[in-house]
Amino acid sequence: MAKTPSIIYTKTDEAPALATHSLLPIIQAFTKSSNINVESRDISLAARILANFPDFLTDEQKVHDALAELGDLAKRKEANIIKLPNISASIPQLKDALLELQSKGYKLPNYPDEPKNEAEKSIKSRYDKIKGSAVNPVLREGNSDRRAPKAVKNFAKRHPHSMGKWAADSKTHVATMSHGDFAHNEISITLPEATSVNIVHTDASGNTTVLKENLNLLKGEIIDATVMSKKALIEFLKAEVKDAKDKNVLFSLHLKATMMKVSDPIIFGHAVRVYFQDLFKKYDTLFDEISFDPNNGFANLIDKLDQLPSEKRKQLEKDIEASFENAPSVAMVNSDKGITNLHVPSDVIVDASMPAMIRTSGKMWNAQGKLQDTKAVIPDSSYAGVFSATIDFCKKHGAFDPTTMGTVPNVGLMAQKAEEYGSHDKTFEIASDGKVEVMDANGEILTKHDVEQGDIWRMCQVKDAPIEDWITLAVSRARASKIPAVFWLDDERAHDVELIKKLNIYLPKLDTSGLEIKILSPVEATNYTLERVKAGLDTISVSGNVLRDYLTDLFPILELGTSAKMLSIVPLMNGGGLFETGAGGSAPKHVQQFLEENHLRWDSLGEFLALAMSLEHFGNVNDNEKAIILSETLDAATEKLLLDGKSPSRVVNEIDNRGSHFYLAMFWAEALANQTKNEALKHEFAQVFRDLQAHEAKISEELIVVQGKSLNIGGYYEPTEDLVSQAMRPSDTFNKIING
Ligand SMILES: NC(=O)C1=CN([C@@H]2O[C@H](COP(=O)(O)OP(=O)(O)OC[C@H]3O[C@@H](n4cnc5c(N)ncnc54)[C@H](OP(=O)(O)O)[C@@H]3O)[C@@H](O)[C@H]2O)C=CC1
Ligand SMILES: O=C(O)CCC(=O)C(=O)O
Ligand SMILES: [Mg+2]
Repeated sequence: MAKTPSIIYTKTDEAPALATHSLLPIIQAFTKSSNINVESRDISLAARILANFPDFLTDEQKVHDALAELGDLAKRKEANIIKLPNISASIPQLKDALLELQSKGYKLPNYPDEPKNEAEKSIKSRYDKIKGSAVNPVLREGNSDRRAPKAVKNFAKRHPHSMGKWAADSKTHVATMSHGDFAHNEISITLPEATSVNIVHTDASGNTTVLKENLNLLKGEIIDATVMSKKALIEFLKAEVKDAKDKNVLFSLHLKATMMKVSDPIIFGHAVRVYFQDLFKKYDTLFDEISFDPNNGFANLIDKLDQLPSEKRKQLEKDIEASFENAPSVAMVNSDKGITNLHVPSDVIVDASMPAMIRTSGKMWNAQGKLQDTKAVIPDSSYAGVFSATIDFCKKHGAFDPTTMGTVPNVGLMAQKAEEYGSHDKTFEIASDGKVEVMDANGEILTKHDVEQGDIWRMCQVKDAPIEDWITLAVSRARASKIPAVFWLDDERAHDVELIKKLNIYLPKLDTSGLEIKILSPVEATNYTLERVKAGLDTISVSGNVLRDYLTDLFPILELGTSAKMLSIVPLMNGGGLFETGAGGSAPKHVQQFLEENHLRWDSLGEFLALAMSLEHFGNVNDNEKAIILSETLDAATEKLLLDGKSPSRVVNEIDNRGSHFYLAMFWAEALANQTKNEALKHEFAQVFRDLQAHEAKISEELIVVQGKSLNIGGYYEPTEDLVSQAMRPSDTFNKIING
């Protein structure tokens, strides 16, 4: 257990985990003399798998369940956690990780796709808890405050990233459902009293199945129930595939199969079936025999080709080619390797994929490695209009200009598994025609939906206390930043109507004098905000959980080029602090480049910003003056790093992640040496600064010469600690100063 007082720095996956091997030793060295205990906890995908299967491991192999520990800590006031992005694993990623761990001697069971007995069912359900977005919802015991710090925004205005031009006649557009989807079938209620509910399916002959039992709900909690019709979805997908072909645009699909880990892989599977409809017609039985599961993507079929006798395989490969010919061109994830948008459900994730496309003139990559206009398919229409309106805006006004555009901070309703992002344990693929009802303890029916076999039914919750906290946070951000705040709520959507009622209760209790606060539907809010953005004006978006996710990639990617540069604070409802680093993901592409040419282009700016906030919080809570000074000087160092152009370059043989950490350390030491509030820190770091400065050229050289060669770190999901550490700390000169 953590000794208090501590800051917990999470060890995660992929690029951020690599960066941690270089940055954490620096952080620990800088905080050591200030009575700050910076400890790490391993919540990587590999560690989470191992922690959940102790019964399959030897005593030496067992690992502590750090996520459970941190989940518990997040509910206590002493929490001070720095959370780096982690893998939210799709099934293919989970299986890959398993394979790697098994090859390293961990006797873990395979993932049972179709469990045949109780034991396999239990194993599957244990893996399913690790799958998808399984970390963030556990730690997020607070709402979300994400924004671009002033220094970062000003820097972006002076040094704009590239921005693709937009043509008025671009054929790019969003396609979304007009009926039968989650948005159109939503029923929402606020509970007048605490209760416990069952979710019950009744088939056409009156047989009932309890899908979920004894779900306890609090007074004032909002619940939504809704359903996506399989028939309507397939009909929609067929029409859009055809339309993409007719219009000669790429077919691209944008989902959130990680967070929405039950519903979205199913929707993804339907898209794979429809896109490759010729193949499915011809090979239906064979696909069953080889257990090809389209919900895991088209790559699942490619992986299984080896199992086939060579004649059959050849024929199938030919038919696959023909199938691509007949279908519209599909957007590519990697055109060199032939990986399409439909290969793996977690390769294209809507929050980042749509903004990246909008930044690139509304185009995606085609099979020839060229940019092409695209049909962006976002089946559920709840939030698709936001992207659609943004695209229309770009067609009309051209691309945004990062040198002049305003900024859009976000206050997001997120705490305690709010809304859709907490729905996966209440999401079901319906077994047979009938109805699904939510029934309370008295047998009263709260919601009822007629359903058909294959429909996706789901229920969401959001508790009253997080809603009040969110409204309060929005008002305090509006006041602190003197920026108008817009609640992105639609008075024609069932769930939002209930939220607006709450807003009408809680907002009048707060001091809003002099503040500009509006309620607009997501599409109106988009248009309103974009007009202001274009005019250089700032606007806070106050949104639910899904839009929090979407908007905190959309605006940062347009404004700053990446969401890695965002400050992402989660003030925990019980007084602690969770400091997320950036608003983006774990950038698997960066690891690939690192392994090929020993250059890590991951930018740790998000980590620097989060650490400064964490130190400030630590200082205030523990009455530790040095922590506050460390925080202030770190911010100064970060700003200098930006201005001096010491951020990682994207190309080999130039400064990378490690070099940027060196400069951060040097500028941090310099700022500490120059401050006058604390003599001891001044004295200590004056020496460190002198040492670093004296060896600047040598250290930079040592960090560059290693680049350009491929390297092996002993694994992807569980690389060898020593190998990564050596790779990420290749400068003896720098290490000696830091270790000293
Ligand atoms: N908070 C969390 O834990 C989150 C986790 N994820 C997980 O991350 C993985 C990848 O998700 P994906 O949607 O591709 O999003 P990413 O944000 O990882 O990647 C999108 C692109 O953003 C750029 N980028 C992101 N972070 C940085 C950084 N620190 N420095 C420089 N560039 C950066 C890179 O662009 P370029 O290479 O063009 O420079 C990158 O290829 C998935 O497993 C997903 O589940 C995703 C979002 C949040
Ligand atoms: O937890 C995840 O899977 C992704 C989180 C995310 O995208 C975000 O919070 O912005
Ligand atoms: Mg996101």
